[in-house]
Amino acid sequence: MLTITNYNSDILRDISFSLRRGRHLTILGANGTGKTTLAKVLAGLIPTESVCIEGISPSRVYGKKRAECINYIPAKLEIYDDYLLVEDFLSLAQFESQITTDTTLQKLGISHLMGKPCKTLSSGESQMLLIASALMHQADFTIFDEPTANLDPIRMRLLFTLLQEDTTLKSKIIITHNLDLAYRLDFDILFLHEGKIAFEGSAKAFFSQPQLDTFYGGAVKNLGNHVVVSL
Ligand SMILES: Nc1ncnc2c1ncn2[C@@H]1O[C@H](COP(=O)(O)OP(=O)(O)OP(=O)(O)O)[C@@H](O)[C@H]1O
Repeated sequence: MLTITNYNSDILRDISFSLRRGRHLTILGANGTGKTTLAKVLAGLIPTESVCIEGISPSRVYGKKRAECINYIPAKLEIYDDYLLVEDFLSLAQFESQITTDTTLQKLGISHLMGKPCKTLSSGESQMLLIASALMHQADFTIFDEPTANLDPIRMRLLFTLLQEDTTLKSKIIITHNLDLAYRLDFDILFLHEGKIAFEGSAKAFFSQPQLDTFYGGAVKNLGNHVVVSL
């Protein structure tokens, strides 16, 4: 179980919720409303006593212990080493899982990236590499921050299937602006507004047209099978 209780800061206000191991969550909200900040708080990158994961406070433990309980996958890959190869990066992520680099790269259709320095990857390739690292790491809770931001439609569909069907990652938390992805994943929704939780509940309830109108002022339409931005 992951819980955050009465967390307050300059950016986030009165944040409390819990997520059972094995359950998944999508975090939505406007630009600058605090989603990434919340992810960093949950992952222990911003220290607090308000977060507890399976009895452990992530900001109080380091190395293996923290890595076992939570993994934050940022929106962008930041590598400062010119020579670090794709397979080297993944071997750092492998941690204790039995999954091999080859299998993971194959699963994501990016075996051709093997042997390339991470610094030379395109934005979409970097994003796929980050996703591969999460699959190899296998923390109890994995937070994906904007995992589809740079993906082409084919890779976006691949990632959707993976997020929906993958059972190797115990609990997934997805931060996204892609409302159709959130709708189709059907995970519970946490909607942040100005640093506060404005909605917590099922995707079905969140994506009802009246609720969408409340949060997006007519900019988002539920077409039944899909949710689209009305341009
Ligand atoms: N290190 C920091 N110091 C000061 N302010 C910060 C810092 N990091 C983020 N902020 C501010 O906190 C607010 C929330 O930022 P955050 O990145 O969490 O938003 P977000 O919901 O993830 O936004 P987006 O959807 O645009 O990625 C923003 O106003 C941002 O400018």
